[in-house]
Amino acid sequence: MSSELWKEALRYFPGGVNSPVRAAVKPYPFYVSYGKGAYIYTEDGNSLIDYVLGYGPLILGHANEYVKEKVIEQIEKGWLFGIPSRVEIELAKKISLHMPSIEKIRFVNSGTEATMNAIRLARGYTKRDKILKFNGNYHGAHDYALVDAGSAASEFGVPNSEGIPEEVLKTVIVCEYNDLQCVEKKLKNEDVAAVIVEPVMGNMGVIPPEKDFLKGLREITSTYNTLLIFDEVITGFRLSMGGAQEYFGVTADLTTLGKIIGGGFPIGAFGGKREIMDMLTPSGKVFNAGTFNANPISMSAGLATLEVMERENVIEKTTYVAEKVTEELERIKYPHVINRVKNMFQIFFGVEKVSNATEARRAKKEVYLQFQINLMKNGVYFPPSQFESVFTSLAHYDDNIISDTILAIKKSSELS
Ligand SMILES: Cc1ncc(COP(=O)(O)O)c(C=O)c1O
Ligand SMILES: N[C@H](C=O)CCC(=O)O
Repeated sequence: MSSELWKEALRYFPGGVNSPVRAAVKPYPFYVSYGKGAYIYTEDGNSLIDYVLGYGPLILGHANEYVKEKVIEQIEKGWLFGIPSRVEIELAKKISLHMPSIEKIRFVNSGTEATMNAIRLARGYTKRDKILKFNGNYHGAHDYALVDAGSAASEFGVPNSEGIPEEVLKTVIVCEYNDLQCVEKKLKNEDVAAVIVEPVMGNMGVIPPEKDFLKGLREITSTYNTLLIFDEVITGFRLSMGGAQEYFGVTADLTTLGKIIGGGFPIGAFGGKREIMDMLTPSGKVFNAGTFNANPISMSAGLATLEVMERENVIEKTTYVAEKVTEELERIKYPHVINRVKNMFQIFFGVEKVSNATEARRAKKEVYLQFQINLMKNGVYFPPSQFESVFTSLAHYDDNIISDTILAIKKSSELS
């Protein structure tokens, strides 16, 4: 039973969990037994249509057969060598085919490592110390990212984490998302190595960039010889095969990836212009290394996922599901706004517009939570936090799953 597992977990893990957002499920986290397709099955014998999908990586749904086959094939051959293997080249080729701005890439093991290393590389390349990020953007759990951070850092009231040296904090400048004037002013007055941005914010709920925000960032950063880093850990291979860069027609100097490119296994990557990437060890003097970098299991799962995506028009199918679900959400009587970009979306109650983190924080979180709990009772799992994104997968592209979701929304919409 989940209740018993939770009691035990509280004894062994801080706050009972190993990543804070998991503790946001009320009254206590349910424990998953297994997942298949669009569904997760709990230790309590319940099934839920899953719109969290491991917080984004599972764009094909749970335990996709083709990915499973490829992972098992790799397991038969061995799972860690500390020696290069063919599959890392195949995945790199596939990524740079779809994302031509990635001329060279380094595989790491999480989105956190990807952004941490991309920032270090930008500093090494420009010989400048400062970086600029946006309020509510989440770039993982390292020191330079945990300033006005979204996701669980906002959910649990620690957008600025304790434990980060003052000297580090002085190097991180924050602007409000969609505020180009702030960026222009800061870049004019300070030597900034890089601007790092989530091209669509997926860690304060979903917040799209305003028209020309990303193009404006490109122009301003070029003017001041500052690197532009697109953190595409969520948007890469989600908004389009070429990520947000293809979708919005803006090219970054460096891109960070994670989630989908590992097909549900641990992964991160950063890549970009050859001239910048060649500053990394061993060809250059900016250090990065990792025992598990480019591990063949994550490489195989990622490659298999991208192959299915190429074959099956996954982005359009997942977008169709998101359209159908948000059409029903629009009918909810309680005042709300829905932000959706392709196959990622979120609903905010009690506000008229959400275009930055400050506006997202004004939404009625308690109403969202009530709705999320109602949905769980009716067989649908939305993120347990207002500050996460709802995702759809290929496995949701099914009339019965869509109509069951719509019915669950209808039954869950009595909100006070
Ligand atoms: C945009 C973005 N960047 C970075 C990260 C960090 O990735 P990871 O959790 O794999 O460290 C996340 C999610 O956690 C993310 O959504
Ligand atoms: N918002 C985070 C990543 O995108 C959620 C994952 C986590 O913090 O466990």
